[in-house]
Amino acid sequence: MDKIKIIVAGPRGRMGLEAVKLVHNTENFELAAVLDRKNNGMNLSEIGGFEGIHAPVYSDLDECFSSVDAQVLIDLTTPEVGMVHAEKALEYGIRPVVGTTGFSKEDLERLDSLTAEKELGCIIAPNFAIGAILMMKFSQMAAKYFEDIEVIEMHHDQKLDAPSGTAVKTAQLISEVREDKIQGHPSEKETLPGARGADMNGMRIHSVRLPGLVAHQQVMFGMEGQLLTIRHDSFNRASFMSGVKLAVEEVMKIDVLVYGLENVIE
Ligand SMILES: NC(=O)c1ccc[n+]([C@@H]2O[C@H](COP(=O)([O-])OP(=O)(O)OC[C@H]3O[C@@H](n4cnc5c(N)ncnc54)[C@H](O)[C@@H]3O)[C@@H](O)[C@H]2O)c1
Ligand SMILES: O=C(O)C1=N[C@H](C(=O)O)CCC1
Repeated sequence: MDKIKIIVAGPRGRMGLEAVKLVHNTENFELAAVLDRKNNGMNLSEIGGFEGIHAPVYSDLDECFSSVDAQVLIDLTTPEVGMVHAEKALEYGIRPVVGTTGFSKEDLERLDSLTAEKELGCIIAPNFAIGAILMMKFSQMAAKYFEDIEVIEMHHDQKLDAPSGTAVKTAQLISEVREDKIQGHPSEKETLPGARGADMNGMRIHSVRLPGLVAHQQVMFGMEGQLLTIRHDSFNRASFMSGVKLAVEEVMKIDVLVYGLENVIE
């Protein structure tokens, strides 16, 4: 079987480093190149931490996509950069697997029409951890029975976007089965702005940022006399890698945009 040739964008980041190792260590994957905003023209193996992992380093998108023979781009950068990378990859016939979070509704619509036009797969996965996907699915199941819901997402303090992509996706999945409902007391007032968190169709989303955390979320469902809590914790970035591998394999089989790995796992 031919190897899947992959470009990783953001290789020196916390997730990018793990993704480079995953691609390097996976039998049917080949690291074709990396996109890094520094180190243009070097070989990855010359950069500290990547000894023995050979791939050309590019800083210019067009130069990278036009000169490298690749089928998949794994993007783990920032929301603004990730969107530019995904669009450009599709234009060059490369299938994006995007773990970068913070994409807007308009970004997703744009990628939806671009994948349709190019007839190429694209996967946007706010969370690659299988446990987190199950947490989202279980939350959607529970929301059929509990209409009062508060999402508490907790991440490391270097995270740029809030709420997390996972929290937004969770609230979207819940909204598919829950009637909009204003929660709490109808006359409640915040004496400190933000105390009740973000409002999505009446559900509340709270973002915690603390050093030491990786990625955690608990969804709390309240009803008279009872509380159901569904929680997932990622303790390291390796927890995301089986999902990245799955997404790369799946993106080769599809010709549409898939938003969320829950649409890929059985
Ligand atoms: N989907 C998931 O399961 C999942 C898991 C963890 C993190 N994330 C998301 O992945 C993204 C990266 O997270 P992280 O913790 O690795 O962040 P990070 O800050 O450690 O890494 C981001 C990297 O992107 C690089 N970068 C920025 N602009 C670039 C450009 N123009 N070209 C190439 N590289 C560029 C930076 O140099 C940095 O190394 C974030 O959006 C985060 O929310 C998603
Ligand atoms: O570290 C991050 O940043 C993460 N972001 C994802 C999100 O925004 O949901 C989830 C995993 C970690």
